[in-house]
Amino acid sequence: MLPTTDFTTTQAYKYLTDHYIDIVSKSLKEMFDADDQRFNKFSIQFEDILLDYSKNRIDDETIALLIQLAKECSLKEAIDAMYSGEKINVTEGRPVLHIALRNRSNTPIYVDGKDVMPDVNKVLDQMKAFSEAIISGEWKGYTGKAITDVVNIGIGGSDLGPVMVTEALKAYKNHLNLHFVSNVDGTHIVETLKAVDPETTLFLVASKTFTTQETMGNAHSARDWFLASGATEADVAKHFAALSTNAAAVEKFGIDTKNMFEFWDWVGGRYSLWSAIGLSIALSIGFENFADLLAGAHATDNHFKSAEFDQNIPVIMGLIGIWYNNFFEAETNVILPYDQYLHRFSAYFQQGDMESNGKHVDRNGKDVDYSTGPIIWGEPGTNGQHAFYQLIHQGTKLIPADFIAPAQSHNPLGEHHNMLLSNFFAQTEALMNGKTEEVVIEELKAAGKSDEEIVKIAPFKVFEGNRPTNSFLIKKITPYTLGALIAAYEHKIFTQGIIWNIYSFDQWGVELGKQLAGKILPELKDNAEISSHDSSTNGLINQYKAWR
Ligand SMILES: O=P(O)(O)OC[C@H]1O[C@@H](O)[C@H](O)[C@@H](O)[C@@H]1O
Repeated sequence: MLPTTDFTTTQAYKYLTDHYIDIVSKSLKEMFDADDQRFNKFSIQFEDILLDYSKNRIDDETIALLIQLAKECSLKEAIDAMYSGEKINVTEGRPVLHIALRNRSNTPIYVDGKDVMPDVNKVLDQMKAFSEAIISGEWKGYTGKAITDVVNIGIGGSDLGPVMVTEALKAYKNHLNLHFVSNVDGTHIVETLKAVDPETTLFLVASKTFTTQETMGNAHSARDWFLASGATEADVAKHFAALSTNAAAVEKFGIDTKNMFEFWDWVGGRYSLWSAIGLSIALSIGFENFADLLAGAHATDNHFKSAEFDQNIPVIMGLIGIWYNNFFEAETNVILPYDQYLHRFSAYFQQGDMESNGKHVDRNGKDVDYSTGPIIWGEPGTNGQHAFYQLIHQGTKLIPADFIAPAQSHNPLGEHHNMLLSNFFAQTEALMNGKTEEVVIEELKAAGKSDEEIVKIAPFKVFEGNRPTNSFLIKKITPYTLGALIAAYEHKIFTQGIIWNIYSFDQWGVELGKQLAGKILPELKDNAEISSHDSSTNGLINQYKAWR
């Protein structure tokens, strides 16, 4: 059972409310000037990941009170409940066990009295054998040629994780060309199919439920295209595999269940890249690297479970996020990877975080009267610097930012990596310190500006600073460190969900739109005028019919 404490009724929350008044008037610069141990105190190194959280608007008391908050909200008990296979996804009646998928130490994890590890390992073995046969060319297509291209057809969690990880680990990629089709817009599948040859293409139909409209639509179109090339129904087995929990639906679609890679309802869609949904990752970088990704995540799982809260990266990330979300009333959290390979990292955690914690009903079934999950956004630096950083530096909103960078580049080209990292370091420093009016005036004087010009221009050049950042410095982005980093973000989401007293592992909020689309689709079949909706929806549908 998960606790159901309203965190705003805790002692720690009351203390934090008073403490906030004290902290809000302090500047980060002052706090650094006053304490030369700040970096040592507020940074955690876990294996090859360093989290520096010292550039946050916190002091010793803040951290102590946030940890007290976590304790009063029984975070430790909640972690234990997840790891022991309790059905903590209450509204769907399921355990939450993505940790079992990467449980490389193989300690038993029981669901309804049955250890899930033998089944997990069986599917991993199946993925290993299959990926090795495809990569080596031993597996042949229907005309006897080896596979050259893999098309993953999936959406949401059955797309974003594999896309993000295959991009992040491109340096480890083999000769196979990976393609991802997610959007039901015909453009996505049509443009993808233009680039591949039916004789040498493997389609992975990735869907936990195997009922998702977009994925099924795209999978049927892919199969039609494949059959139109002269292949027969019997050839489908050589070119289509299914990654799913729903064997009956896979069979009905016509995919041989021998080519089905199973996972289980205790794996949430947005936590599924570690499951059979990761087959495209294993194909792209080889099974051993996929296993390293799992091992990295497993290391973080152990860290999250056993490290003291003040040394626990996901716990600290979660608590600092709550500090800004609920006391500073920050609405968003930007994720800024200084690594081109991580260019889909923020997009991945938009689903991971917002689908998990975008909830307004608490675990007692009551509306909350506090803010829950933040809006997650971001792009790789330094691109963001030339686009939206203006608002982060000088806008009216407080935007807590996560900076992520590798110390070693996979592409050490001249001064590129130093240039990249100089921006990473400079931005967090600039956001913290800002630039005072006195410095601006001095600079303008030195540039030979007249007093009149200085008065006119100076206010626009001032930076308030005091803008908080976390910095993740990672030795190198490898399958192992990436796995560890992703798992840290996953457990941050868990930590926050527990404290906000919400259920993080369901996603009922995505259903209404699907339901209504199902009602509207038949209305679009002919050109009859529609009057069954509100005037806006009727007007749009009727204009669509007039124009199409
Ligand atoms: O893997 P499936 O069943 O096709 O689902 C894909 C996505 O479908 C969405 O509707 C869900 O909100 C996501 O959580 C999920 O990842």
